[in-house]
Amino acid sequence: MIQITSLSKSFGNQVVLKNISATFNTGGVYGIVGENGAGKTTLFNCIAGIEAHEGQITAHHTPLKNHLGFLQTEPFFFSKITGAEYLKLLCRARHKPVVQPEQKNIFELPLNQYATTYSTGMKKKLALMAILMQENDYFILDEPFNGVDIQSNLLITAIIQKLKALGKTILISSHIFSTLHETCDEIYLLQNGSFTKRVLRADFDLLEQEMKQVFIGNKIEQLALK
Ligand SMILES: Nc1ncnc2c1ncn2[C@@H]1O[C@H](COP(=O)(O)OP(=O)(O)OP(=O)(O)O)[C@@H](O)[C@H]1O
Repeated sequence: MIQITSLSKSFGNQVVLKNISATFNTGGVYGIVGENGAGKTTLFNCIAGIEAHEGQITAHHTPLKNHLGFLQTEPFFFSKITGAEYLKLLCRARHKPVVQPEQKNIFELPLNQYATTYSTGMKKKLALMAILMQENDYFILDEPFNGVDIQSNLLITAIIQKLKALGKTILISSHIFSTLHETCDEIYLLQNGSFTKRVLRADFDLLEQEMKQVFIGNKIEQLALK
């Protein structure tokens, strides 16, 4: 369980998160949606302890950062480290047993190559593998479906469903509604620095309809395509 209480974050004069409170339960999968620049990554960085902030973030397992697997939008890799070395390094950092990465290479990555030479999608899959091998209790997946191929999208969806069954707490941001539909128990809408909507699974279709009305509206007519 992750509990957020009165979380606020500003960059200079720009207030990005305003007094956010939420509870993310054990075994729950939570989608965070919002337009570009709404503050999703900032929220995740605060939870991961990367950004200083006002308010409190507590978790059942402490310190949270030692039990959290954070898949960032653009994972960073040191140069001259192969995929296999990266996976071993991250397992050792958490004092987890280092199994042979090749045995778990479900994304069929070239583990003997330097991670910096990987494509964008391959980097994302390697970073995901690492946080899975760490056996974390909490997962933050910032746009996990972006930039990866269809096969991997199917696999990532199945991985999230398995993590949920194992009782992990998972936060996901995505701009692709269908992927959230398949994986999430609840969706939070982040707007103007606050959660303006919390929608349960039974109402996802309604949310999609509402969002279409608000965001598409009469913009296609306005475009006057010919
Ligand atoms: N380090 C920073 N310094 C200054 N401003 C920042 C910093 N990080 C984020 N911001 C600003 O905070 C706002 C929220 O950014 P954030 O990356 O959290 O949005 P997001 O919802 O993740 O967007 P996207 O969907 O495009 O990934 C933006 O206006 C961004 O410019």
